[in-house]
Amino acid sequence: MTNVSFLQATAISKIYPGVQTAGLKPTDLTITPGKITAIIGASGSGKTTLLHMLFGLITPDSGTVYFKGERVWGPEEKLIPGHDAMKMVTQQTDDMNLFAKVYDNISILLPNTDLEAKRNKTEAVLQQLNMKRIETKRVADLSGGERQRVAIARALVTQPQVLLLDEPFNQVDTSFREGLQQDIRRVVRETGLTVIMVSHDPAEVLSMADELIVLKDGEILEHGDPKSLYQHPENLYTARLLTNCNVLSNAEAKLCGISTEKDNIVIYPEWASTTPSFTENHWTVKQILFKGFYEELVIAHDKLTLRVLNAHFGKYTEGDAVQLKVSKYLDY
Ligand SMILES: Nc1ncnc2c1ncn2[C@@H]1O[C@H](COP(=O)(O)OP(=O)(O)OP(=O)(O)O)[C@@H](O)[C@H]1O
Repeated sequence: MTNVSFLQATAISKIYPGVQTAGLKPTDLTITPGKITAIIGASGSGKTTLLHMLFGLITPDSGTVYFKGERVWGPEEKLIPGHDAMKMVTQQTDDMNLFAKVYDNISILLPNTDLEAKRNKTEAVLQQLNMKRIETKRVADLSGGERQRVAIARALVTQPQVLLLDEPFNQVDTSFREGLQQDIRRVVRETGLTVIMVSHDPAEVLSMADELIVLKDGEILEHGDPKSLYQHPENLYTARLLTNCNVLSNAEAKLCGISTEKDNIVIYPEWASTTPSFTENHWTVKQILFKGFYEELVIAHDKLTLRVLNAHFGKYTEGDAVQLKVSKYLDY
């Protein structure tokens, strides 16, 4: 018996009319079922194009998308675009009835043929996403974050096998965002749902995703688990996407006591530390940025500026002289 992949793309590509560069160059991809895969990349790198092709919202110019061995139809071939086993949630809240209750906005998507099943499924999704508290509220009276929760509940109530999220948390404030992310992770663990998400937020993809796909100029540059990609990105581009890192030229690296044959080195703020300095040749603390449970120091030496993590609050004041110690760096 042959092994049929869950969701697979073979050599899919897209060139938009009137555009010189490809929206997506020929790309092969296999999505792991029951996991969260995040697609990251700079603006215009092809994230939405890839997501829409996997869903069947865009027909690839070449190549094919298969869901469980069957071709995913494009919009020209299907009355209602998008694969039936998949649901997509975007930044814009979908076509909910603002003046109906949350409960009714969710249950309306289920058929009336079995009212008990309809009730049970609606209740289940309300529980899963911690929405019992707001089930009787009108959507018009909800906050933006709560509305996004309803949009996700509406997507999940029909029990899709794949949930596609296109930057769904962008308009949602941090506290709501984290709660929603945790709830989606729990649903994935408990139900085996597969999630494919597009995000600009490194903190979000690192904490939510099981797999990361890094897109650059319409091509997959790297694909792996978040920890490995964060610790050992093969490309400078990936390091820059995942963290607000220090990028130094070869000559600047020498100022940090690092010599390399490569053009650039990357030092993450947490790979550098400081101690008070009593020597002539020192760095100077230019700024202390309070980040909540840690501080980031901006230190300077000649014309070079570095951001360095500092876990000891109040250790320095601006203008202090410090020695720099770099425990790890990457070179490219
Ligand atoms: N309908 C369209 N017509 C013409 N060009 C398009 C169209 N949609 C996307 N593109 C182009 O294709 C490329 C990839 O776009 P896409 O929206 O997939 O990127 P993205 O990574 O999702 O970007 P962003 O993060 O800004 O949303 C970009 O150069 C974009 O300008």
